[in-house]
Amino acid sequence: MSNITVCARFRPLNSKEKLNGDADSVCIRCIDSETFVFKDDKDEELAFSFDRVFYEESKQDDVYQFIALPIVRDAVNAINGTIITYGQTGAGKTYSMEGPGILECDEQKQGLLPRVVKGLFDSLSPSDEEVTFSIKLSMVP
Ligand SMILES: Nc1ncnc2c1ncn2[C@@H]1O[C@H](COP(=O)(O)OP(=O)(O)OP(=O)(O)O)[C@@H](O)[C@H]1O
Repeated sequence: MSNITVCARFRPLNSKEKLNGDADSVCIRCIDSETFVFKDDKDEELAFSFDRVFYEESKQDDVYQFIALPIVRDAVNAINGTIITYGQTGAGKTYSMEGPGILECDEQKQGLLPRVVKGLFDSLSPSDEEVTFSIKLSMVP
C-alpha cells in the first residue's frame, strides 16, 4: 500500500431523504470493496476506484481498522500520520471523525477521534521501562 490511503464513504439516507423518495435517485452502484459506479445526469456510468469504499452499511469500526489503526501503530514508532475528511456539507465528515456526539454516544458509533485516542494508549507498552512516550494533542476547529 502507498503512503497515502484514499477511501470513499457513503452515508445512509436520512429520514427526510427517505420521505422525499431520494432512494430512487441514488446514483451510486457498488462493484466491490474498492470500486463503485457513478451514474451521471446523462445516464453514463463512470467507475471510480479507491483503496477502500465504505458503503452505507459500513461500521465505524471498519473505518477505524482500515484507515486509522495502521496510523496509530506507526505513531507509536514515531512515524507521523494524518487523517483528513473531505466532502460536501452533510456528507458525514464529522460523523466519521467524531461520531454522532463526541461526549456521549453508543460505543459502536464512536468515530475515529475517540478510537484513535484509545488505540494509542492501548498500543503503548508499559512493560518496556527503557522507553518513554510523550503524547501531545492539538486540534484545529
Ligand atoms: N455513516 C453514517 N451513518 C449514520 N448517520 C450518518 C453517517 N454519516 C453521517 N451521518 C449523519 O448525517 C448527518 C450529516 O453528517 P455530518 O454532520 O457528519 O456531515 P458533515 O460532512 O460533517 O457536514 P458539515 O460539513 O456541514 O459539517 C448527521 O446527522 C450524521 O449523524
